[in-house]
Amino acid sequence: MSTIQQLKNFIRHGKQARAANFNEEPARKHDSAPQAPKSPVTTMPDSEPQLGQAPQVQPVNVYSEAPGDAQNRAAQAAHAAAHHVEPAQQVQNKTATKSKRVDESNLAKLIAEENASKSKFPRYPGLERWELVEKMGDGAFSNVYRAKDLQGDLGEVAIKVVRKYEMNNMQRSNILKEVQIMRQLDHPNIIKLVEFAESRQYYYIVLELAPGGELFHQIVRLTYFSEDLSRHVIVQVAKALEYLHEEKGVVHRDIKPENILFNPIPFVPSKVPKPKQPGDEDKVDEGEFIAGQGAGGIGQIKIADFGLSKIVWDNQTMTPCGTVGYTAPEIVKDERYSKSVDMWALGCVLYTLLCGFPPFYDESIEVLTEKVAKGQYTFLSPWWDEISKSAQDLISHLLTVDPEKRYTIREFLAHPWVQISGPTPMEEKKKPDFVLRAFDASKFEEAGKRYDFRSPGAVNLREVFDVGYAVHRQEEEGKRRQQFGVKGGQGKYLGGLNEEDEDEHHMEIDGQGGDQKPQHGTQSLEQSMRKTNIRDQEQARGRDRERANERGYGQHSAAITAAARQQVRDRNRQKGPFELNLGNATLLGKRGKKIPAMEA
Ligand SMILES: Nc1ncnc2c1ncn2[C@@H]1O[C@H](COP(=O)(O)OP(=O)(O)OP(=O)(O)O)[C@@H](O)[C@H]1O
Repeated sequence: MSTIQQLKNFIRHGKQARAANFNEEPARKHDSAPQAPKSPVTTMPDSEPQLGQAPQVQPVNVYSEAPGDAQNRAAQAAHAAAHHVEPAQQVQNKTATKSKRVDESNLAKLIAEENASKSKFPRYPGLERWELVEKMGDGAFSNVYRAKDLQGDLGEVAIKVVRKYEMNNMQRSNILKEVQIMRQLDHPNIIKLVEFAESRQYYYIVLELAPGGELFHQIVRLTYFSEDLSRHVIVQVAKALEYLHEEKGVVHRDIKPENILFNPIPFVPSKVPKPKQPGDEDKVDEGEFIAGQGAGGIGQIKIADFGLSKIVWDNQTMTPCGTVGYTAPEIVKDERYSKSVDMWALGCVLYTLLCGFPPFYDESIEVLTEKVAKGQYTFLSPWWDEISKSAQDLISHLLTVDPEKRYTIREFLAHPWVQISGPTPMEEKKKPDFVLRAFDASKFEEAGKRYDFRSPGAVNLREVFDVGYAVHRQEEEGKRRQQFGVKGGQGKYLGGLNEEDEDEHHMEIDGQGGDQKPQHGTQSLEQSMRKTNIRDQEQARGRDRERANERGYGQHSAAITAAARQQVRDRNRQKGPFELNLGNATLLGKRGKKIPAMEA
């Protein structure tokens, strides 16, 4: 059996096993997002969180009150586990008799599932207004829940619960900056901030809900998108960037498929399914594209996660942020560099949507770093053969190494490929009628099995984006510093919200408040990669600093590589056993036998 086949089998096996674990999860609803009111900030009274409590062992007589109830079964199970007693022996009713036949391993599985699905949400002080319904995602210091408003008419929201107590001062202040930036934003393609509150141990960021979740999963599901669907998605991301760049003076700096969320729409099956391309065996039908609405169940796009974003100019005074009374050419250039990082990311996302694998990939992070830095990518045959030259032309203007030559958001939006609208109303008329199915969660969850967010291949795509973008951001900042002749720190003229982000003097290490000397090379990379273990990175940073000093300013790719490698290691460790790095097995494997990285 070939290595790729072995990997595929492994992934398939792993996916099945993990999908089975999700079968007991409550089905996701796909309601429309609530209207976000003005964003008050609330500080909750100090009270201890009830996190980490052992599940309560219920008295036996509680069980008979609601036989069959999931929580009750969980309680029975917890009781049984605590007392080494088979719960069926304790309960003299039909359910109990039935459960005698359940073998122990099944019971244990049931317990775990029930506990996971019902008792997993801690009661957070200050969040009483909301009923946590489902965990939708997580970050290094946070969990994101879908929640229902129990007291008002806000409907469903997403609540990001950030564990303050795990964060140092710099990380806390970055969260506050994120909220501060989000508070100023109001655009249909950007997740709105509904409310911000905090207790002693947590920040609560209440957000407009994007019920479809991450675009990332849809790439995994659909393998790649048609040009129409890709355009539908990328233009909305671009509209959000246009608003950020042109109206708000904000750069996002973390545009990637996992930060692009969406509202679902009804799936319209293809009347005439497209013939499968080589390597498309697993491709799911994306359905009919409806202009202005979308396809494949993907409707309105919403960008999220402003954790790395920053303000590059003040939209009140229309001046670069933090400067008073002058706007030197290099400041203008700096602003352009910052925005150009988002444009690079836009190119990476568009490339990935159209073909199903990222433009830059290599199993070796050293080589990946170099490919990103040099802009080495190709439109690989046969995967790109059917994709229009116009789309390729647009991508090549985005994946341009020189940020001054790279397309701006305006140039992007004026490109002919973007200007093409979907099928004209005339063409729409010619199509035979098709049945509009109501949105069906199973389309996204494949007959009740939710797509595994942590499949090795999926993680691999995340890593490629993370490493690629971070490397690129670092390169941009290197160029910027070279341009300004700045030797230490960066962006000192950027004030206000960006101060701490850019200020490397007060980096708290390991929660002990140790000060760091200003460093360049890896530091902004590390800051931009938030999911890092600062203590672990210290060693790498020390080595990187030495190397960077030896080689001189601007030649810091080894330092970037070491930090990027460390970041991937940390990330794998944090995400647990499912996040194995198995190379490009899933996403690239899905597109055929050859691996692009080996050909590029
Ligand atoms: N408004 C939302 N609607 C639906 N899902 C959301 C929303 N916000 C976040 N999520 C889910 O939670 C995940 C994590 O959210 P987010 O990226 O904002 O958190 P984070 O702590 O900043 O994560 P990271 O450390 O990866 O940046 C998202 O990728 C998404 O799956």
